[in-house]
Amino acid sequence: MSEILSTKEETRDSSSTQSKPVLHAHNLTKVYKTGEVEVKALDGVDFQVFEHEMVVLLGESGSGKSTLLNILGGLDVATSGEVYFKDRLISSDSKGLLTSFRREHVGFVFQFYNLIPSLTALENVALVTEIAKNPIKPEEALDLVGLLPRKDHFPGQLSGGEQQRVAIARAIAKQPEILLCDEPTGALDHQTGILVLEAIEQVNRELGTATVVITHNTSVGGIADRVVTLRDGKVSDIQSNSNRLSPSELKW
Ligand SMILES: Nc1ncnc2c1ncn2[C@@H]1O[C@H](COP(=O)(O)OP(=O)(O)OP(=O)(O)O)[C@@H](O)[C@H]1O
Repeated sequence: MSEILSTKEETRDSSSTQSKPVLHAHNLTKVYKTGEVEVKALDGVDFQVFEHEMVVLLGESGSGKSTLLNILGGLDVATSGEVYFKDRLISSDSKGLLTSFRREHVGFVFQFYNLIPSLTALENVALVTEIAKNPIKPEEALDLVGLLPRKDHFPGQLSGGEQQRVAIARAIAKQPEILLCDEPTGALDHQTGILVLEAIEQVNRELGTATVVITHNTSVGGIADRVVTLRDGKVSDIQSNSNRLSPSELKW
């Protein structure tokens, strides 16, 4: 571990008891209406993410994973049901309040990295830290994902996996309480995907950020504290792992 990080180690013990939910969704439904057609994307979902926890969200295409993640992160609103951030009900918040919630408390990582091509890796991360209330240094964020040596490189000079690691650094630099990752390895080959999962795992361990990772790949469930499976808009299964595997131990 780097010297930069070791100073904060004591306050970020990922072995702390996982007792309090950071996010809690109760009886969520989401119905999309397009003309005459209604799609029930979520159908009575209860879902919790606890402090420091790593949750992997599995399910077939169309089972409602992205819909759930977007509602949890305040990018979308449910048709009915409640979402709490800690003790605060956020599901009835105005658009403006949801925007503040996202800005202050949620880091997002998507399948595609959406970095600004004309800015270096460091500048892409600094864009966030300049406006955040309690950020870590952009250098520290890049160090966490193993990319400090590439800080002056532009996205076009980085591989897909490296760009995704910059996107992870950007997402966590403001020290969000929750990191939501929608298919973060979806565009990457196996070996690169492992490196990206290692970066996410490192963030979860070092910063203690409660993390949800959507994937199609059931093997990835091995890195989680809990694996939640959705089917037809409902939670069909929840498994707890007594031991988390490191991403390099995953086989698929
Ligand atoms: N904006 C929308 N308008 C209409 N239907 C939608 C919309 N977004 C999602 N849906 C539908 O809601 C259901 C759940 O979609 P969602 O994207 O949450 O699934 P998913 O599990 O994330 O799928 P994938 O793994 O393919 O990304 C699907 O039937 C989808 O077609």
